[in-house]
Amino acid sequence: MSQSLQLFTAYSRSPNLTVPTHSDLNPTHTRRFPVTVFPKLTLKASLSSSASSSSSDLDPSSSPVLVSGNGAGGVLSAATQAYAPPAVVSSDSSSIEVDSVKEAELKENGFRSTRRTKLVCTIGPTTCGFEQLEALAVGGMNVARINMCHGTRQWHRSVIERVRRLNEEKGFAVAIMMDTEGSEIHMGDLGGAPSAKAEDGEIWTFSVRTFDSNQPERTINVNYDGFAEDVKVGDELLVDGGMVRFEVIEKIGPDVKCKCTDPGLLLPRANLTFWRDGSVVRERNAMLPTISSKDWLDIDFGIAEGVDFIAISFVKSAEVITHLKSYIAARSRDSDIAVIAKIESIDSLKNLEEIILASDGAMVARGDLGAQIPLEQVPSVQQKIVQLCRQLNKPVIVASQLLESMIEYPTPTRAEVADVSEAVRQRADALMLSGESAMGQYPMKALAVLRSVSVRIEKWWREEKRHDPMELPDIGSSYSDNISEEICNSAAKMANNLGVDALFVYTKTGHMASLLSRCRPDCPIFAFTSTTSVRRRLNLQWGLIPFRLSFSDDMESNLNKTFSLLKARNLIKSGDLVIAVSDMLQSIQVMYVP
Ligand SMILES: Nc1ncnc2c1ncn2[C@@H]1O[C@H](COP(=O)(O)OP(=O)(O)O)[C@@H](O)[C@H]1O
Ligand SMILES: C=C(OP(=O)(O)O)C(=O)O
Ligand SMILES: [K+]
Ligand SMILES: [Mg+2]
Repeated sequence: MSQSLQLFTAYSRSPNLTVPTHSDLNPTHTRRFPVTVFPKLTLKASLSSSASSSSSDLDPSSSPVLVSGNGAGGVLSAATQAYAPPAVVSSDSSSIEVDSVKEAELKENGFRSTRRTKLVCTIGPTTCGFEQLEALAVGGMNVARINMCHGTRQWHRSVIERVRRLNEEKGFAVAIMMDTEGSEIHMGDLGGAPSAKAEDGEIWTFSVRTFDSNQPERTINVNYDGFAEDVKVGDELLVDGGMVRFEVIEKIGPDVKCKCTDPGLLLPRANLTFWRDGSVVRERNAMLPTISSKDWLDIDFGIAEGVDFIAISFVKSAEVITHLKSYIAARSRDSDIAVIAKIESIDSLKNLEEIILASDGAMVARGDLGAQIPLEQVPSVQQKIVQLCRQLNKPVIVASQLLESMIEYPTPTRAEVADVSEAVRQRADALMLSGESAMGQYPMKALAVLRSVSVRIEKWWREEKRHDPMELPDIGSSYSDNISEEICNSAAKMANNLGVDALFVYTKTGHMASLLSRCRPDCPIFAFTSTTSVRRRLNLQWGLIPFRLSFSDDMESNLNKTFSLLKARNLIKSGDLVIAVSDMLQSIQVMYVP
């Protein structure tokens, strides 16, 4: 500690002091799996490597952008080479816990090349097994998402159990996000059929009636009772945001006759919107509860299972989030389940700032959003949400169709790579896979693409110093909070100016870690926290490498202990330059590792 330099110490003074439609363009007609299969040209030689080594997976300087291999196995084995034997998982107070994949990445490439953008994978039939989950974790999954629209609670419970077991046995810190169904209007189950083809000019009946086993031909059940009343003859009915289109031609009691105007494949439980005079119709369906009675039961399930995040679909106002948060606080043991607001409706855009302020994070849910606003508005809305979340210090996930074509194909389109790059460039906290990992043919490859594109783009923008500094407003509600913010802003700026190797933050609740993450510094942030649940939650935030470590209020001894533990594991070495902050002692320390 002889080389440590105490720059300043700002003790909290008085805790009582407080400082302060749619246009005429319809959504572009994109086809989704498996409507029409166009042969895809691939430029393997220029874009993917034939045999990827572990270091090329992780080190952007030496790797081609994409990882190739034959199916999941190829990518898994490539990634596994970098993955050290399971970390010693122990609650011994003298030990330190770090994600074993992150540990391998740090050892392999040093601090600078670690990935900052976090990755969320939706778990579905193709990834629910223990081995597939492990492969995803090894491939960089930070958060596993389960979507309560699909599957039974028993199925979801088994996924949660497997992820927990994986964390315990193999030293991962994969967090679990439960996503509610919400009161969207969707089709029924197609009488058990995997899909149904609607041809141009065909007449189909959409009905609020339910059918037991014998569903009449070309008849679709709709889950929303007010459907027949709300639609009008002449309305346009969009399946999945425009994958298939119908025109309403006649209403007969509970049945609505529609003519197919854009043919395509209908998938079970596909989302439905209806449009009139160029905008989405919100009649009584706008009054549907954000959290349905089924959602409340799912939320109880999520609380009982101790999930880390609950994502709420079709949030319309801040009140629903506030209400849910107090419900969780009253019921969950440590009330530490974070609530993520999914921004995917017109109302959520109207009340954006207050919704984000009330939440613990947000998701740009582009799937439904793109069915409710014109598609050409989605990119600017995405950028706005990402920026606002960073200003308000809430983690933000960019979701849906990032690598949609990889549901069927082993390489992404160039346009998809560009879309992923843009989200990384905007420095969203996390990117999410949906169908690509839930039911696609190449879940591991899709994850590998997110990983390699993230690392490459992050490095490129860091080297080019192309990031515009963002004005970060004061967000604290007390003077002490403001001090913490100033410390983090200054520490991050110093870290960039001095080119330090890492920022260290000792944090009980994770707040100081998120304040540092908000600054998006050039170096990674080692976040030390004493609880496993805080550590898992920090896994959603940009640039944070969360460690579990018991620490005291004495920074000197914390630092000494951390240095020796990390040195023993070859994660840092003498001479590395580190800046440390903590939420116990409001100070910034700059020092070389002794
Ligand atoms: N638990 C599950 N069981 C079965 N299929 C699932 C499950 N989760 C996701 N899927 C499949 O993956 C697709 C994409 O997932 P997601 O985007 O989360 O749902 P949605 O398409 O309903 O918005 C779903 O349409 C569904 O086909
Ligand atoms: C992520 C989304 O929500 P879900 O997959 O639950 O429809 C979305 O609509 O983009
Ligand atoms: K959902
Ligand atoms: Mg949605």
